[in-house]
Amino acid sequence: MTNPRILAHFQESADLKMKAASVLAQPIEQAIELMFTALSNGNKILACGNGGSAADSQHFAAELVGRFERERLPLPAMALTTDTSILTAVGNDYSYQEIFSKQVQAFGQAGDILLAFSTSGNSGNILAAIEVAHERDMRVVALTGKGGGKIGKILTDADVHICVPHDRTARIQEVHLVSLHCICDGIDVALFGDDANE
Ligand SMILES: O=C(CO)[C@@H](O)[C@H](O)[C@H](O)[C@H](O)COP(=O)(O)O
Ligand SMILES: [Zn+2]
Repeated sequence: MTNPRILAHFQESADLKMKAASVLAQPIEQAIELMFTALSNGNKILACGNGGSAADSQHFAAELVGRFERERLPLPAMALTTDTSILTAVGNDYSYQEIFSKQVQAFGQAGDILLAFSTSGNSGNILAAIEVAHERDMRVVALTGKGGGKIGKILTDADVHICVPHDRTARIQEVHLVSLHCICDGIDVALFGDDANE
């Protein structure tokens, strides 16, 4: 007999993914177009998030600098969640709220993309990073949930908002991950076409 709690996790995750597929297909396509255009123009992607979303930021950067499923040259993506000296110095000397926005200020250029993760849509350091990205004429692709929170209110029409229709952090993250893989696949299709071989 399958453990009912384990079964419930898989069932809820599967059900949400199929519901989210129809709701999120369009913003995911918009994110692919935005990122492919930016990369084609020589711009880069900066990614940030907290906790599990920090891992997602690093996961995405690794698949662009390395590869997703097809061989290609490295693409410029960077997670702002990895340099412990920057994170601890800025967190200690200024505030945890500024650990990503200071890096966006330092590294972000006009035309770059900020990939911002927050399942609640309310994490202060993500909101601060988005505000600095806008000041630097960057575009934002935000992955949220729980209705989008405060992030949903500060995004512009030039940004993309992938908001998972659920209130449970773990389930939202699981849909963020499949959305990231859709984006990686979409960028490779834009580069090589639909039937490129490895
Ligand atoms: O991965 C999980 C929960 O599944 C946690 O580590 C989660 O990422 C953390 O609680 C984050 O601090 C939540 O922040 P946010 O997604 O609301 O911006
Ligand atoms: Zn998690």
